[in-house]
Amino acid sequence: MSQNVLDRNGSIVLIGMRGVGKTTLGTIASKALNWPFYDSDLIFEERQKVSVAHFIHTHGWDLFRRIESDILYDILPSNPKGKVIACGGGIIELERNRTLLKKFRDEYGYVIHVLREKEPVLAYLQSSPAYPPFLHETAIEAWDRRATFFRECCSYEFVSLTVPIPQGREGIITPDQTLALKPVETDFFRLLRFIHGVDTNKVLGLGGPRRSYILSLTFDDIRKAIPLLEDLSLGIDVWELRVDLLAEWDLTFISFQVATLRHHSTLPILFTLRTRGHGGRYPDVTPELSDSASIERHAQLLQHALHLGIEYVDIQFGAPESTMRSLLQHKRNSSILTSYTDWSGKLNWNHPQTRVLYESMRGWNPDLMMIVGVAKTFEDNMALRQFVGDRRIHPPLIAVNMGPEGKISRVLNPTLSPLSHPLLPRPAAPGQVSFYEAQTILYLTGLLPPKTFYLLGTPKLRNTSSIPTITITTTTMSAPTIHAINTAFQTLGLPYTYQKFELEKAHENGQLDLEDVGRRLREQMYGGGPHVGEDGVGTGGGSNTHTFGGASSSVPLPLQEGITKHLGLGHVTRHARIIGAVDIITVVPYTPLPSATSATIPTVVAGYCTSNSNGHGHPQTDPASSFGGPTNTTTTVTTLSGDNTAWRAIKSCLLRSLTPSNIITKETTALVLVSGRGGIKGTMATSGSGSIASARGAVYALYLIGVVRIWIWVCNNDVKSGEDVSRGFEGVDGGLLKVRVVQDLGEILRETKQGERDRWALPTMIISAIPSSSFSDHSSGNGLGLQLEHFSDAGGVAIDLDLASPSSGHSDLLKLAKEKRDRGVLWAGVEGIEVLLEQVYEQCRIWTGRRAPKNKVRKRMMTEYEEVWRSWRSLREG
Ligand SMILES: Nc1ncnc2c1ncn2[C@@H]1O[C@H](COP(=O)(O)OP(=O)(O)O)[C@@H](O)[C@H]1O
Ligand SMILES: O=C(O)C1=C[C@@H](OP(=O)(O)O)[C@@H](O)[C@H](O)C1
Repeated sequence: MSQNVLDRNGSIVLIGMRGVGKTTLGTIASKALNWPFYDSDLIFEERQKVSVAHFIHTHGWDLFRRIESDILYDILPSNPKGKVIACGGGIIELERNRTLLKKFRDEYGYVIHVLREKEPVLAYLQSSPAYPPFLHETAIEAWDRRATFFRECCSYEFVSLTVPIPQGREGIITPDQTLALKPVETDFFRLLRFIHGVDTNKVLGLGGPRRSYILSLTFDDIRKAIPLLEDLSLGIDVWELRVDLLAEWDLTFISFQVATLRHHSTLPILFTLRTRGHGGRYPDVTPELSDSASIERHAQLLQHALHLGIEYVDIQFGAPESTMRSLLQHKRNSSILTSYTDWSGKLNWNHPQTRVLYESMRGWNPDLMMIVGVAKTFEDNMALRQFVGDRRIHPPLIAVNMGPEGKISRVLNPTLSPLSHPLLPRPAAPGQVSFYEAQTILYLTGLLPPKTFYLLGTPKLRNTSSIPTITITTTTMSAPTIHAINTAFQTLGLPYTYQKFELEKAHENGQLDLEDVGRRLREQMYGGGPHVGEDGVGTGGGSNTHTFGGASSSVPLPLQEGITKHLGLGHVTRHARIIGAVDIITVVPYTPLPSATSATIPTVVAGYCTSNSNGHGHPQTDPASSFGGPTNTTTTVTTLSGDNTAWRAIKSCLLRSLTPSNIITKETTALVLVSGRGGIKGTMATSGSGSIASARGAVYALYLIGVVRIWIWVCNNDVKSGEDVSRGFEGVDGGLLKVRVVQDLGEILRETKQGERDRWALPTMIISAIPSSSFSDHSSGNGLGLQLEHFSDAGGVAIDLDLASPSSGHSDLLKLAKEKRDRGVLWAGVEGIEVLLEQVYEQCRIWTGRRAPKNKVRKRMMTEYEEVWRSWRSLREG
């Protein structure tokens, strides 16, 4: 690796053993990036007009290698950009090829070594007739011998963990086989996004007011941690992988450990190789005492972290300078943390020497720093806080004390505080506390103020219809969401509560009386008006300032109905402004943003760069999320910020369900079904503006994942509502985004059948914001006219935003998707409850600044919904 900043367009070259999955990954990457794919074996076969195996059988290995090398020299130098290139497994056998690969790597950067578990690959090779036998050695021998060559030539390493792929007929790839590869795609895209800098999966705002935490995985084998990961991840931001504690320090073993952890968790990783002198298990490495082989080995292990695209790499201060320099020089998108752990107890936070130590560590220009001392008295913690002062910001400084007396320093340290967890085999350092304990101490010492959040609901709606609709969700749906969010708060150890916000008045149609809501909200926030200015900015100090945390509404509140003014929103996020609806309100510090009035849609690239679902990153410009977490600073100026969670939930569900075969391109189309203002005759679907806002959320989510051709269809030919859905979206991105309102669903079939040049294809994504009951209640036999013919033969995703019971069989959309799947076309169906769950996770993230404890939240939500669905059933049955 020679350059620290790479051109994102540099071609991706895949190398690795036979059968590990280079062609598979290459095909996936080429589709996602929309780059041509070259496979050296295929080029060979095209040129020689015979299979590789047959050629080797007749002409021998030497001639094959010579021609293969010529192909490499043909394609590599002439395609430095915008291509995905897979090389034959034996390409690294010739030195001249290795030289070329290394040169390419040094100039353009992306040579990825692909690995997979030995056993399944060897079994595959044995069963496949396509491979010629190795010369003078077994496949295992070749495997081991070549590993060094691959590593010598690569800049990155990717482990494609084996997933079970259902058997299919020779030469035919079935939908289920494609779906099986989804986890492989997810893992590979994570690496690609990282190395391209599209999403480096970093914790944002380190050194700022939001508290962040790190958990050391002290296992000797990460596989043991897998069943515990959900519980262990509670409240934390980064996994520390203690490589020194692993059973082996073999590079391949480490690669698989990292891949396994990533396969099960999206959290970023800190790669730490603690030496004995610093409290770890790895032999000490010092420039004076270690031999050159040990120094090199140590450097190689750290370099390996960079090859794996690890987010944070720890290097101990005092490591050989050459190792420090090389790591910092080649870090690219990895962040380097320099650390100093003093086990001797000599470090004195008051002593000038500690300042000298700090300055010399900082002199290396690391991205993060960590200094760990030992507390003998409580005062040592005071000294530590005083030492940290303003030093905590540039670069962010982690400073803690070990030992029982040092516990409090871990609670008070705001940046990536190292925690423990009762489920760990052992704490990584003495005196570590758990996340739950840390929150409790913060609460008891007044540093984590209790908060109350409200669910905006109308007074009891007398619903006599037997059909559940979106409108009545406001009341009937509140209980499960309230329980689910409270479960999240309790699990996270946060002193927060979420409760119903009963209003005195509602409009006749059951809609919220916004003026009333706004008045009551401000009462909660500031103890009644005097502190609130016209602009919605309050100066704090009101009697309830410390308890009001925010509010949410299960029906999106359209911005155009005076909501900003009535609710006193001092800020509305860019997403909510574009969609034109708010469904969550948060108290945020007031920071006027220059972009506060100009809503612009960010540009996106289709495919791989769109999935940031880790849930711990917070856009800096988005106060609702960046300040959502508990802080220890009392803010004097606060305001209410409105945001929208529905689109994020839809986006997550879409990305989760898309398979490698329906990668999004500029040709991808989607269909959004809306009930509109008029509702649907014969049903209770008078969801009005709420349905339009949901549909706008869907359009926005589609657009952000790269879909630029979107059809809108509104019930009853309600063109006006259709225009409300599409308004402002057409022509975005230099005219790239096209939203077309169709009058009847037949139009889509006619359009896609016509042989015009730029015709739209059938949708691979269909999202319905229509109460599902209305599909079948509609007078025409086939509900709204949606047919199997509307579903693309390329497969896709259908999402029904309605919350009918999955077992009630109400949703025609999902029934059709299933029927299509039964016919061998891979259509995934997503129930409304799944979208709602994602929305609840998002709500939790915005209000707490933490990822929701998903398993517990889901369990609670489902239990509550079973109750709701049961009551609906009994209502229907009479
Ligand atoms: N992660 C994986 N899990 C399971 N099977 C895989 C995985 N990656 C690839 N395969 C399968 O292994 C076989 C070889 O993959 P291929 O991409 O042709 O390897 P290569 O190009 O490296 O020789 C194919 O049948 C492919 O479906
Ligand atoms: O290992 C090898 O020497 C070979 C690997 C094959 O490529 P894949 O790794 O793409 O299967 C192909 O070039 C040929 O059969 C020789």
